[in-house]
Formats: sequence, C-alpha cells, structure tokens
Amino acid sequence: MAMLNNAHPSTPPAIHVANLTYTFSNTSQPGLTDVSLSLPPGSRTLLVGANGAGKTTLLRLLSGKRLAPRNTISVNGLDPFTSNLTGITYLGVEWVLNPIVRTDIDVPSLLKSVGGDAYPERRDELVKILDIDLRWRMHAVSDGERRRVQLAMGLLRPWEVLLLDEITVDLDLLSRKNFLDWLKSETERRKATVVYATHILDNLVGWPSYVVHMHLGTVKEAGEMSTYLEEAKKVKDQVDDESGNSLLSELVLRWLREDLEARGPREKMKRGPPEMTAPEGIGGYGLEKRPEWK
Ligand SMILES: Nc1ncnc2c1ncn2[C@@H]1O[C@H](COP(=O)(O)OP(=O)(O)OP(=O)(O)O)[C@@H](O)[C@H]1O
Repeated sequence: MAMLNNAHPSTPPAIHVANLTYTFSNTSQPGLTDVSLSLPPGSRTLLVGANGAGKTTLLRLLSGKRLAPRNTISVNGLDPFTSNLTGITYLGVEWVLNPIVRTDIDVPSLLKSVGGDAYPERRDELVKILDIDLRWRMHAVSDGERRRVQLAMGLLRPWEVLLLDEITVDLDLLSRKNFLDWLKSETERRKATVVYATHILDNLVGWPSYVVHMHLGTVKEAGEMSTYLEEAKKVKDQVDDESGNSLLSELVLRWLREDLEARGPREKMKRGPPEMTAPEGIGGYGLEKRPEWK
C-alpha cells in the first residue's frame, strides 16, 4: 500500500482512498487492487501509468460515476457516489464525445447553456485563456478549437475537485500551457484540487505537486513530485544522457520500462483481458450513473 505524504497534515485531504479494491461487474478480475491515496486540497496530481494501468477506472470511481465498495473513497469527507457532490467535475471520454459540440450552434449559446450567465467573470476569463473566438459555429471548427470550447464549458462552474482524463490531446502546445497555468492558478487561489491523467508530459515540468504511478491496477509510487524529481536527477547524473528529455519524462519513461519488464508480454500475463459474462449498463460497466454533461 502506498500513501501520499500529506503536505498539510492538519487539513483533511480533499481526496482520500483507503484500501480500494474494485472488480468490474462483468469480470472476476479486479480492475484496482488495494489502492490507497491521500491528496490534500490545493494539490495538483499527475496520474501516470501504461495503457490499462487503471487510471480511468480510478478517476471514474473518484468522480462518483461508478460505485466503489463502502468506506473506501471520500471526497471532501463524503462518498462521491451516494452524496451526489456538486463540486466534482470529471472530464473524460463521454464528455469529449458529447455530440452537442458538433452541431450548428454558436459559442455564446453553448456557454450560456452550461450556466455562463451565472459566472460571467469566469466565463470571460476562460474565453480569454482558451483563446476562443465567440464567432465560431461549432460544426465548422477544428478539433482543437472544439476542445477549447468544450473545456470552457466543462470548467465554467467552479469546481473543488477536477478529474481530467487525458482531454488535452487536441490542444496546441501554447493553448495547453495556458490551460495548465490557469489550472495551477485555480489550485493556488481557491485551494481546488486537480488530478490529471495524461501520457503527454510536454510543458508539465513545474506543474504537478504530486505524482501517482499506477501499474496493473495498483499504485506503485505516490508522493511529492519534488522528491521523485530529485531521485530522477541523481539517476540522470549517473548516465551520460543527451536525449534532451525533461527529468519528468525520464522518470516516467523509467517507470514504464520497469513496468513492462515486470509485466512481460501481454499474452503471458496472469491478469489477461477480462472474460465478459454479460453486457451490463453503458460500456459493460454495470452499476453506472448516466454520464452527465457539465
Ligand atoms: N468495462 C470494463 N470491463 C472490464 N474490464 C475493464 C473495463 N474497462 C477497463 N477494464 C480493465 O481495466 C484495466 C484498466 O483500464 P483503464 O481504462 O482504467 O486503464 P488506463 O490506465 O486508463 O489506460 P489508458 O492509458 O489506455 O487510458 C484494463 O486493462 C482492462 O483490463
């Protein structure tokens, strides 16, 4: 079991996970095994791991979109599934695929439909940060432009906990940097908490305060980013490395190589692809809330 060092021991963590083991309803294999984490308010956590490591599974459980075993997850002291917490925003695959952002609709109407008028300052700030042209019509924009409008919609209501599941892939480098800087300022201004699962580490140096490394449904490493970067620096100093990669990329690459070595070829894994019993709910997920458009 790995525990994050709580930077503010006197403050209750925004996210607390205790010995969480989760089995999908359509398979007997656990998707997560004995996961424990403590993330304080105001933290920015980078969630890394190979494809299939369990990042999305964990984020969906944290968001309350899937039912976790009792007393294993609390977000701001409450169970996210049963308490219908309003301060949690989860932006993942279903959110990205929502068809409304492909229709012939203008940006101001879309922003209004998600409560833009209730938060005019925040709306205008997001339009500026995400470099959105209010004259765009959504059926005639590029993927990255569409994603920027979606992000403005998803982030408009002030959240206390933001769970991001690799949703910045379409953004150009500068837009992504501006977006990440804005998230950072949100965590500093309002003590909001962000957990961000991504494979893209460009521009992330200096952003995460915590890192969580998942492997085959378990948490292998979890702690303050600075501690792991110091360790990575020592390793880098020992090898003659001219790759130009950041320390963060080097660290995550090393973890993924170790994971691959420990795991071996996929077809020889004990924990193979799930044997489905019967399709249930959306995408076979059994007890599932309807994905919400936030
Ligand atoms: N609906 C499902 N039913 C059964 N098992 C599933 C289901 N979805 C995922 N899994 C299992 O859980 C594992 C973890 O999946 P998850 O989507 O959480 O990984 P991830 O770390 O987010 O991967 P990626 O980086 O590819 O997005 C998968 O390898 C798969 O075996």
